[in-house]
Amino acid sequence: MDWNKLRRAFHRIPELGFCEVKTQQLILDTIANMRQTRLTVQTWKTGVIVRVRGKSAYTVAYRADMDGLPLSEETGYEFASIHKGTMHACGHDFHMTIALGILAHFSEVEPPCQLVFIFQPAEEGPGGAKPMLEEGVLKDCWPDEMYALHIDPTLPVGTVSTKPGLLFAHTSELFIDFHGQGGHAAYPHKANDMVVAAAHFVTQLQTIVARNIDPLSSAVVTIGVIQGGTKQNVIAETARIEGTIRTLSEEAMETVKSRIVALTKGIEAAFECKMMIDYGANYCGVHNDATLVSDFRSFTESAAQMTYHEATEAMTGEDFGYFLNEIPGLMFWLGVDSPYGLHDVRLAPKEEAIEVAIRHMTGFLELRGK
Ligand SMILES: CC(=O)N[C@@H](CCC[C@H](N)C(=O)O)C(=O)O
Repeated sequence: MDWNKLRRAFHRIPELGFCEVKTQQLILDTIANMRQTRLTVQTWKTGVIVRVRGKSAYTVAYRADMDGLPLSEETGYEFASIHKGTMHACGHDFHMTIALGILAHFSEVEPPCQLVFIFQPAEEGPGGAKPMLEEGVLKDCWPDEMYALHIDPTLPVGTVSTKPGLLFAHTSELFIDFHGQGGHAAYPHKANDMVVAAAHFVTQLQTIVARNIDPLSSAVVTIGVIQGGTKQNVIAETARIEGTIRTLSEEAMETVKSRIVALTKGIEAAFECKMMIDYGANYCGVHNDATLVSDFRSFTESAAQMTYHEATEAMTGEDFGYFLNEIPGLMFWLGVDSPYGLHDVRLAPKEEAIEVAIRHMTGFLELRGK
C-alpha cells in the first residue's frame, strides 16, 4: 500500500465533525482491501471501529481522529483540499493513514492480543470520544490499554515525545452573543452599540489570565472570531465572539468561567445590553499513564533511528482525554517537522513521518499483551 498516496486522498476531502462521510467511506474501502480473516468492522455515526483477533484475550486500542477544520488551505499542494473552506490543518489525515498502516500490518500478522482500532469523528468539535463511550461502543471489546498520537510540527521526523500525567489541557469552547439597540451611525445616543460592547468585553477578558489566575498555574483565553454589524454607517444591534479557554487544572477552568460571568454582568450594566454565554464543547485534560509512558519510552530508546523527547504540558486540547479517564493509556507527539504549525493554513508535515510512525507503533504493539 502506498501510504503517502492514501494520506493525500484523505487530505483532499477534509470534512467537519460528524460530517466525515467521504472520509468514513475511504477508511472502509481501504480496510476492504486488507485480508479479512481476523477483522470485524463496524461503524458508529461517521466513525469506524475495527477489531483484530489476536492470540491472547488482553485488549489494546489505538485511536485516530478524522475531522478537518473550517480553514481555507494555502499550502499550494497539488493534492490540496477540494472542499472549499475546509482543511486538514491538524494532521488528522496523517493520524488516519498511520492507524490504517498499523491495521494493515496486523491484518496480515496475527497480533499478540486483541486489537481495536477506533477512527473517531469530531475531535475538533463538538467531540466524538465522549458520546462514543456513553453509547457503549466499546463495551464488547473494552481495552486494557489505549494509545493515540498527534503530529508535532516542531519536532524532527524520527522523534516522539510524551510525558507521564497531564499532557494536554482542560478546554472549553466559548461563544457569546451580544444583543443591544441598533440605529443610525449619526445618533449614537439613541442606540446601544454592540461593536463597542464586544470590543470592551474582549479587552476585559485579557485581565482574567493576567489578574485572576495564580501565576504558578496556567490558563489561556483566546478569542478567534469577532463579528458584529452589517453596514459602516449603521450601529450594530448584535455582535458575537467565539473563542476557547484552556487551563492546566479544573479549578482554574472554574475560576475563568466565573470571571467571565462577572465581566458579562458588568458589560450588560454598562452598555444596557443582553449577553448570552454558551460554553460549547468542554474536554477534560489528557492524562497519560506513568507505567505505560515508561514502557513506551524504553521501547523508543531501544529502537533504531528513534529519539524520545520528554514533553511538557501543552495548552492544546484533545477529547482522547475521555478515553484515558477510563482506560490506562497514553498520547504522544509525533515529529513531522513543518515550518508552519497546527491550525496554520500552510501546515506542511513531512510524509516520511508516516512510515516512521507505522513502523514504530507496529513494533510497540507487537510487544503488548503477550
Ligand atoms: C490538538 C488540537 O489542536 N486540538 C484542538 C481541540 C479543540 C477543542 C475545542 N474545539 C476548543 O476549541 O476548545 C485544539 O484547539 O487544541
